[in-house]
Amino acid sequence: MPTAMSDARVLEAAECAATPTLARRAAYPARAIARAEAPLTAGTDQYMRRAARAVAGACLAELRELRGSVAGSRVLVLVGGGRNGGDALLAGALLARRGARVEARPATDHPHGAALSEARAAGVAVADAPAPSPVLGGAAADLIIDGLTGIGASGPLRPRAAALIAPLIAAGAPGERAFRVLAVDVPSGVGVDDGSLPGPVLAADRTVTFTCPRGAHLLPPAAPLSGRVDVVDLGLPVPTGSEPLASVPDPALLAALLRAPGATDHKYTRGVVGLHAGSEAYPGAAVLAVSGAIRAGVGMARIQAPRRAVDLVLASRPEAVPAIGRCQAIVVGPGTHRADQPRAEELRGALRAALRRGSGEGQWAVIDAGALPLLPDLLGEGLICGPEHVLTPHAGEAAALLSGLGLPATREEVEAAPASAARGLAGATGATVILKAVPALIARPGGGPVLSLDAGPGWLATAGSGDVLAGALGAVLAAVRADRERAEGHQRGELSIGAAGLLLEDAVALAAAASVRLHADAGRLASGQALGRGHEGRPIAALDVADHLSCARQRLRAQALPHDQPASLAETGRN
Ligand SMILES: NC(=O)C1=CN([C@@H]2O[C@H](COP(=O)(O)OP(=O)(O)OC[C@H]3O[C@@H](n4cnc5c(N)ncnc54)[C@H](O)[C@@H]3O)[C@@H](O)[C@H]2O)[C@@H](O)CC1
Ligand SMILES: [K+]
Repeated sequence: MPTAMSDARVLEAAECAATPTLARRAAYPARAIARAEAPLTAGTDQYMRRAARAVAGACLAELRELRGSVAGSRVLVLVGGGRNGGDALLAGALLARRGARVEARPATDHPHGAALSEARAAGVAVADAPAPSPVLGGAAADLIIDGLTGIGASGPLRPRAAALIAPLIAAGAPGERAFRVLAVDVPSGVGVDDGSLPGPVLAADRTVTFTCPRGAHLLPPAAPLSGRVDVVDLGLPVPTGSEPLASVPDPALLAALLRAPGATDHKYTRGVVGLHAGSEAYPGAAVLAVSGAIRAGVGMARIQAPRRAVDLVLASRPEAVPAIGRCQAIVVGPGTHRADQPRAEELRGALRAALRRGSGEGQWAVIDAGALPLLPDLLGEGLICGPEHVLTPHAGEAAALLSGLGLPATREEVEAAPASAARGLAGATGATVILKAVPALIARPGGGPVLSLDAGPGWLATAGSGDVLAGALGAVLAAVRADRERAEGHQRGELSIGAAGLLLEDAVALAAAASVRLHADAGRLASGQALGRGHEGRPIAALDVADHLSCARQRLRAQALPHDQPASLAETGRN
């Protein structure tokens, strides 16, 4: 017979139901995570036990994949002084009970007491002296569990912990070494919030984290050291009252932005892009950027370039129109160098026409390569960037641009703190910034979480790959702008197409994210890496990437939800 709940229980149940306990795509600050957990975790180790079960489950999967079985496998647990070490010890205990031979190496004289006792009781051997070798009793370890530090740590690893990982780091990168590494929460020693690398870090094959990602999982340079990241729901609340540091856009949102043309569409409603790309010295870049735009799905690509470059474009892309006229977005700069004065003057003219002179929206534009160094002088003339202008620097270009804007930075400094550089550049210029890093970062001029996007396979590091990205980005921007134009022509609320209902800043940032995603996926498809784990793929040329953009787009579209409309960027943190 159903019993009536007390008012307090009803309230509590309603509150629990309303509080999300998993946010797979948004990284919150460690302090906010700890603050949100504290009321539930104080005085109980039940959440540590849940964490340990998740860690052990991932270890079992890794061991089965590596050796075919768990019994008899050799596991080394690196143990720090906090609950991160507690998670690792309890996971070690669970593995020992499944027949693994487990040894723990504490980096502290005071590991978590209860977890240590339980591990010992389960048969985990605890080595007291630091023994800096991945060798267990003469045989190599199959799996290392890195439980040295988690969200409670700061600064570089202390000497005893650093000594434990030094020989493991020397054994090589993931995939090259004989053992696998599973990091608990984060690879120990990373800057948990900012993704920095203040000292040595043991790169993980896989990381098990809780409730939500941490900045270190999404931000370079630390992000690639996490390997595959599992975000586990422990029943602890997602932080509220604190903005995420970074987020990964939901593929369904990106897919919804790339609507398929309807029967009444024509090339202007699909989007027209004008490319100021290529030069006497680099004519091929024009071909790559135009091919990127066409294969990404633009209605028409116009090209402005020296005769030699235009001839090359028309030889391979006869559909390109060799004149700049009406277009919804332009791409300025691929395959150009500022030292080429006549070409730089042409680009300056295009940028002057695109940048804002007052508060109104400017011409949507990708500002790439040789156009980037022209920006400080143009801004000095009183021209203004808005979110509709997308800068696409790599670290060196970002450093030069920041320095040109009176914010001195070196390439090394940008590489050490790319998220801060991307935010700084967006803030200083007023433009949207795609910083080419691994992962790629997108910063919006109004601030908010940095978007983090997989940059694709290493094979994409090939000449001309950036020109293809610039072209694809121009195509997506043109399509999004065309959708907005079309919606503006209808009564408010009557028509909701693609990105029409989004804030300008969100629409451009999502278009940038969709382009990076298409480029990465095209690289994966072209290189054969799309076949999955274990397929290292094959070398590719930039034109191969352009050729695979349409297939990448088709695959991304397949992820769109039925009748999906892109929501605001605030939605990107949801599951
Ligand atoms: N709050 C909870 O109940 C839960 C916490 N969880 C785990 O607990 C972790 C957080 O635990 P803690 O707050 O105890 O913190 P950590 O275990 O992350 O780190 C604190 C410990 O590391 C040491 N330390 C700090 N900086 C260091 C450095 N640079 N080099 C070496 N050692 C350093 C400190 O002396 C202390 O012993 C999470 O990362 C997660 O793994 C999970 O068990 C889930 C539940
Ligand atoms: K760790």
